[in-house]
Amino acid sequence: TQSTRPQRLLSAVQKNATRGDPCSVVKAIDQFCRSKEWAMNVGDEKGCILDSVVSEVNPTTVLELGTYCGYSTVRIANLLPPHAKLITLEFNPDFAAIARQVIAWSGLEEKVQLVEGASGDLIPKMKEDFGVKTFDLVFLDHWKDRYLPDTKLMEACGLLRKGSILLADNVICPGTPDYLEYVRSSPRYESQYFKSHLEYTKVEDGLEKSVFLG
Ligand SMILES: O=C(NCCc1nnc(-c2ccc3[nH]cnc3c2)[nH]1)c1cc(-c2ccc(F)cc2)cc(O)c1O
Ligand SMILES: [Mg+2]
Repeated sequence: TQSTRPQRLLSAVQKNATRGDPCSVVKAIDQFCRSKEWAMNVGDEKGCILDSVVSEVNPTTVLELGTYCGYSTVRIANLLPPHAKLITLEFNPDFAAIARQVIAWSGLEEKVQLVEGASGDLIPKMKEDFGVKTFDLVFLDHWKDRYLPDTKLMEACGLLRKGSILLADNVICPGTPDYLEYVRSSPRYESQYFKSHLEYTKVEDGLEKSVFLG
């Protein structure tokens, strides 16, 4: 049977990256996506912006929406202080299975909890089932039409506190117009656009960083 792109990406990690070395896992995926097959990881260019935001926030509790193969999961987890936790939600079981192996290869499984399921179902369970109070940082990188409803859901569930940071991928390509309009016009958010490019291409894309004001 034919392999899938996530399976080929995992093979490239297992072949080219050193077990327990997160940076080599990130490099191996970027090299695979630049030289062999494009894949929808946040990538190296936007990844540097992600790294700088994570380092600045220095979060204790992070939520990632949309794990895919675990590329941004590894980038974020690699920068977390000891005892910090990253919860990442993935809807697609095939993506989740690959991501678990990529995260394990990087040696960061202690810092990461990958949960399979729909964000709309899981977000309301964060407090009770996952012992979360509020999130210091949320990285939105899942279905683009879920960014806005899930942000409103996080507000409603009391998962955001004054100063919580939302960082959203793909606000230009594929685009999240309703989400952008919301965080840029709402008095409850202070937003900033980081212009970049769609991973591994010259197409414009960017990250939107929004501070929840409470
Ligand atoms: O669709 C994307 N990302 C989403 C995958 C995903 N992976 N997991 C989910 C999920 C969806 C519900 C969920 N509910 C709970 N977890 C969930 C996870 N969605 C995506 C697409 C592109 C892209 C750009 C240009 C093109 F020509 C084609 C494609 C670029 C990107 O950077 C992306 O992130
Ligand atoms: Mg993305």
